[in-house]
Amino acid sequence: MTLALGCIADDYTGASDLANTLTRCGLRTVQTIGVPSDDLALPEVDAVVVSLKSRSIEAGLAVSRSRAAEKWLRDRGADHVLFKICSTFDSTDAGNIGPVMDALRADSGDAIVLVTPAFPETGRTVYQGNLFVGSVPLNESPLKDHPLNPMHDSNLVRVLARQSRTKIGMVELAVLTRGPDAVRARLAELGGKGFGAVIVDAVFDRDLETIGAVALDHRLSVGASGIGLGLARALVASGRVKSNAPNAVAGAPVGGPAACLAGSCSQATLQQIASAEAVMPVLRLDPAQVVAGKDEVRRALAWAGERLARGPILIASSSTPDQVAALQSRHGRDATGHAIEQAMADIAEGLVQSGVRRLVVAGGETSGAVVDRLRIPGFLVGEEIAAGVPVLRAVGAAGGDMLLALKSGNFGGTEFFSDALKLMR
Ligand SMILES: Nc1ncnc2c1ncn2[C@@H]1O[C@H](COP(=O)(O)OP(=O)(O)O)[C@@H](O)[C@H]1O
Ligand SMILES: O=C(O)[C@@H](O)C(=O)COP(=O)(O)O
Repeated sequence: MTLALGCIADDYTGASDLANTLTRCGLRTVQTIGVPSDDLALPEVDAVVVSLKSRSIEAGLAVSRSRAAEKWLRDRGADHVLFKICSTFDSTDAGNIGPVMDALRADSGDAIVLVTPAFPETGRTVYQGNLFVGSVPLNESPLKDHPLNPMHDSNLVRVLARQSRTKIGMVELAVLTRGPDAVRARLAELGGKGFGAVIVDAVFDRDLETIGAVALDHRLSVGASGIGLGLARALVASGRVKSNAPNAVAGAPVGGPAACLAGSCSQATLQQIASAEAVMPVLRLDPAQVVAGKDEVRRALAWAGERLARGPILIASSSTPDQVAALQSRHGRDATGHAIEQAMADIAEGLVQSGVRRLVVAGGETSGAVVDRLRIPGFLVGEEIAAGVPVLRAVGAAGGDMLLALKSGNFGGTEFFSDALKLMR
């Protein structure tokens, strides 16, 4: 297998978002969980997205895992590697975008790296180096209340400069609109002045196409699904990849009981849970009891056991920003997040033991904990449920055929859970 594009995603929902975009642009793509073992049979593909759970771990560990993934991808012929980060630049001053970028840049030998989280289809745009979520700057968006990485600065040049050892510059929209050669000239100028990375503005998909064409001159880029779209379209336009991906894998129906788990506390997910209450039984866990080590998992599985045969169910730990802050002040941010993630993984494991084969999970870290617990080594990309969220078909899973949807907390319309289940047959 010779890869046209190698990708390292810092969480599992982000990886499926990117795999979805690449597939839709015509690249045959597979998502793996971690660096695949030698015995995982992968189909012939143009791109592999290696999913890591490295967004909110210690920076040194994120660097070593990302470098191992990079080596695996380069060994399989990937000339270009995309480090997939969140379209809302989820990170803290301790990392992990800057440290991973610095290490991959050193490995790749690139003088300068293009960085953009823009993903216009989901309302993420970058102008003058500032990230907008819909119509508001990042620091005024719901991301200011994220349980693990609250975002308080929309100026990404500043945000990345606090995390990276290199000088961070900017390529503004006015340069981008003059086309690839104008961008190349600006990069040469900035590279000459010692800048090692640039935040690139992008508002429309055509800006991402320009970025993709230029990024292919380099060995590394950093960004969200939007830059994935730019790279994929550039690979097809340059003839390096024949656009031969089927629109999505279909496969035999899986059937059986279906369940949804929500660990995201994003505004979008809170609304989706409220809407789901009209169409399926919803159990709201008591997060304080979970963190205190009380047996919420057993309660949840008993509740589910009484209902699963009659139709889909939803179990949620999600609460409002005030409630999240109150719990974190008692137990600490990381311990709270970890305890709830592990409880969700316990519940997922119990549900699968009870026969669930169709599982929707809301939340990136939550999805990571669940997929790790279910020991699923990889996914093929199926139909798109909402922008950035495909149906996934597990490959190589010990438990046999299974469909999942891993939803970024912020993605999807109000009816997301029922929309997903309609496509997961
Ligand atoms: N009620 C709650 N209080 C505090 N933290 C919570 C609660 N419910 C879930 N969490 C934690 O919040 C984090 C949500 O992150 P994640 O799953 O990545 O969602 P998103 O996709 O919205 O970023 C996880 O660590 C999860 O365990
Ligand atoms: O780029 C994005 O916004 C998503 O692909 C993503 O990374 C999701 O992260 P979570 O919101 O933590 O699920």
